[in-house]
Amino acid sequence: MPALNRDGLKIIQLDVKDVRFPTSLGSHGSDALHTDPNYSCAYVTITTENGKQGFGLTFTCGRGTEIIVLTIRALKRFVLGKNAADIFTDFASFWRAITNDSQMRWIGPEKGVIHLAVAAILNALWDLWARIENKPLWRLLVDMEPEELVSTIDFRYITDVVTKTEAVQLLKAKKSGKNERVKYLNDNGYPAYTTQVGWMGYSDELVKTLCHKYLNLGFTHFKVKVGVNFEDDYRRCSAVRNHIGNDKVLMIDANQAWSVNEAIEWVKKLAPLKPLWIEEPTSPDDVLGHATISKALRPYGIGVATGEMCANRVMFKQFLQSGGMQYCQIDSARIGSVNEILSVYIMAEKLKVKVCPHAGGIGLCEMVQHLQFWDYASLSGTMEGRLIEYVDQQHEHFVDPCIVENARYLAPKIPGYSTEFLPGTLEKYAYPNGSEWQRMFKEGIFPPPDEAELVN
Ligand SMILES: C[C@H](O)[C@@H](O)CC(=O)C(=O)O
Ligand SMILES: [Mg+2]
Repeated sequence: MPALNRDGLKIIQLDVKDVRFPTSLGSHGSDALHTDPNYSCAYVTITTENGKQGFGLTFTCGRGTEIIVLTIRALKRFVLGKNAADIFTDFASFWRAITNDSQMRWIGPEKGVIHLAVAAILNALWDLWARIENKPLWRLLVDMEPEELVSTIDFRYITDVVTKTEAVQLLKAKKSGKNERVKYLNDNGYPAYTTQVGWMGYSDELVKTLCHKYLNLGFTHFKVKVGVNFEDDYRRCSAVRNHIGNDKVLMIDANQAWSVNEAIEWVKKLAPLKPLWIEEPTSPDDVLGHATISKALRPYGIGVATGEMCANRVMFKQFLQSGGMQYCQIDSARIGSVNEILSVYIMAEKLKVKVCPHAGGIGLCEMVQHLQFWDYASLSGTMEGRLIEYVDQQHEHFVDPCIVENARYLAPKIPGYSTEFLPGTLEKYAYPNGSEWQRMFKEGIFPPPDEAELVN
């Protein structure tokens, strides 16, 4: 791609907002451990001197968003006054700088709150870059030369698995056929699965209604939450299996509910219902535990999926190398944005692990579609055994929402990373002063926040 003109691209403002939706009222998004999530995010807007803007977010479950907002404010100094063109020209060095401040790295490094904060800022920068280039993010990535794409990645800690040179070779190997794959994506989109039928707090009646709704919408893959009580799980999963039939695919997600041996025993007893994968059976940090579970469940034809809470590329490296994950669930808002996620895709490609992105959260469907589209066009070149999660919530709040038709994500067409909220959404759902939150406090639907939460 031709070099960016630096004129007007000095970053003069970075705003951050705490935005929350009252999803816990309907148990939407609930699972074994996150029993009452209010789908929320820290929402960043970056503005340049010439008025260009980039929007980025990181997903949260409600309380705690204010801590990420504070952390983003503490990281502003890495962005303000910089020229965006300089950042994009040597993105890997900028990434290293923002993730490795000599004092702040002590509160990470590259994990937890500080990495979520970094993700929101970097997501806004990628959105800005794609808007400046007037392309949807996936096309920005697809149109980059392999060397250029790889120049955005910090390879520190992963060169024992993949070097920069190998990454370039992997991308070059898929150059032929790329235009045809882009056309295929534009014409046919990318397959999706639904999690919307099986949130933990949903009644049996609602699960039945939703199974039929999503079957009618053309879905063939359905994910159900498990992990609180075995008898309930067996009953709910059997019901879903009956509703969807034996020709459709069932996945189950425990959201870290079990210890390793408990996971093995529990899932073996669900094996007659033929789940394709068990997702997050145990602690997201227990690499060898996941490998043990994978080995024990292999004879039952059940794979292990994980990644939505995988802290960074180093943890992914361990999971990918150890046989701890058969389905790699990159998340667009937990690790260090596109830069770090590309490195995970590249390691997964080299180690032959399928990537099926996680999207249960606000804005995640909007973002991960771009990444998986790029992967098909430029890296893996295949959709076999791969799907993008689809969670049917809060899309109406985005300027450029993802569109899923006949169980396929349609190719995003509008410039950017699809991360911009509508102005009315911020007016209503900014926390705690948005008009909807003020109404809900007044009506006693939620208690107002206590002192500690009022950092905004
Ligand atoms: C709290 C979130 O809704 C989580 O349950 C999402 C998830 O695990 C998934 O989509 O997978
Ligand atoms: Mg999950």
